Amino acid sequence: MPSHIHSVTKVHRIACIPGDGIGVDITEAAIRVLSTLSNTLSGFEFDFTTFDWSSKHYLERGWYMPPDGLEQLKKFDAIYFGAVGWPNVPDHISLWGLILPIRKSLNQYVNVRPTRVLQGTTSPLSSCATNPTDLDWMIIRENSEGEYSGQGGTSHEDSPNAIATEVSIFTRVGIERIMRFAFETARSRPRKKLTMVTKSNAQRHGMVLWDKVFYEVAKEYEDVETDKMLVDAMTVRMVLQPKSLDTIVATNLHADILSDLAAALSGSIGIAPSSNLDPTRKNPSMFEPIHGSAPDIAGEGIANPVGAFWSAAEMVRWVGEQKAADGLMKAVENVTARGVKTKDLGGNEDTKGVTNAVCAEIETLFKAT
Ligand SMILES: NC(=O)c1ccc[n+]([C@@H]2O[C@H](COP(=O)([O-])OP(=O)(O)OC[C@H]3O[C@@H](n4cnc5c(N)ncnc54)[C@H](O)[C@@H]3O)[C@@H](O)[C@H]2O)c1
Ligand SMILES: O=C(O)C[C@@H](O)C(=O)O
Ligand SMILES: [K+]
Ligand SMILES: [Mn+2]
Repeated sequence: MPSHIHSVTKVHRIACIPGDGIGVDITEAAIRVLSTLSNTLSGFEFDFTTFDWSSKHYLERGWYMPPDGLEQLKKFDAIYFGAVGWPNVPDHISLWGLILPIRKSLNQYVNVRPTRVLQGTTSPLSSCATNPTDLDWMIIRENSEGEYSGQGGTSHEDSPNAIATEVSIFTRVGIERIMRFAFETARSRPRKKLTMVTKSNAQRHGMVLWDKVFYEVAKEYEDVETDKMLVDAMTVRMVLQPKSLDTIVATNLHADILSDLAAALSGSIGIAPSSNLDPTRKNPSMFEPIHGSAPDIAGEGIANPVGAFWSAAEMVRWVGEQKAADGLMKAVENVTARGVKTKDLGGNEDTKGVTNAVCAEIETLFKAT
């Protein structure tokens, strides 16, 4: 090759926050898989910086993130997150000390949570066990306000007259932008179908505005078929008529709950990914499996890393490496298809075994091309 011609290697700077419990195991597994991907394919590299922000360090230092933590994160192209939360710190302290301020301050107002039944895995739903493609959903979670607004307070705390408020805030701006993202997502998928989840029968203010804005935005997307579900009935429909759903938009709390159900219906919470997106791209977006730190299995080396790999693939896609993202997902699914799975999916491999298999599969896939 003449000396003046050389291929340009794009460097993607990734901030990694493993956090607590199995968050540490699965982040390590994701970094290994991503490194294998960049070593096997040419044209890009990952430059990982790991931040030791965890519950253990919170107990020692009194903070999850240093005062300039968010400013530090803003310098990266993307953030990879494991999980936060440990039994020795109240869960509201850990969530509000780390993950929620990142989602909110970096304007990650969308949380995308896809669910489908991967090859070689089995849904507990009998219909999907026969026809796995019956369950193929894209849950769009509002990620900045609603029930997670953080508004409220406690008075007379330790007295019989204690009162506490937890105020849900719904803004027209907040609703409109999530609805628009949901309609764009629905439009980009073959079925062009969007189901809006609400509770506007009992919750007569915020949820009524939510519904109203949904129907306003719908007018701009006449090619997208729409319907509306009350959240309680939605759980029934997800279980009994999975095929009737495609893209789903729901509030911060409703989508949090529905996405764990969706994950279980697809086989395990251990496979489900999420992307916390700032669609304006002014701030880095953050990628994490939807599960938590799983204290009940932490330290055993048995956490399913598939949700972490799928989240990593979404990150790779977000930074512009489509081919690598598709290849990573193909590798993951080839591995599950061969029955190389952790216990939660009915297999007998551990985290390391699945990770090794995915790394080997990446090499096989791309060395062959
Ligand atoms: N975004 C986050 O960081 C996040 C998400 C959820 C929960 N949490 C926190 O995590 C802690 C534990 O929460 P939880 O127990 O309600 O939920 P969890 O998701 O940690 O665990 C629920 C159950 O699923 C199992 N599980 C989860 N991930 C798995 C995996 N990859 N492989 C195999 N099994 C897996 C666990 O063993 C457990 O039985 C709490 O402190 C909670 O606040 C954090
Ligand atoms: O409620 C949250 O957002 C924390 C966790 O349950 C999650 O799904 O990320
Ligand atoms: K997580
Ligand atoms: Mn959750």
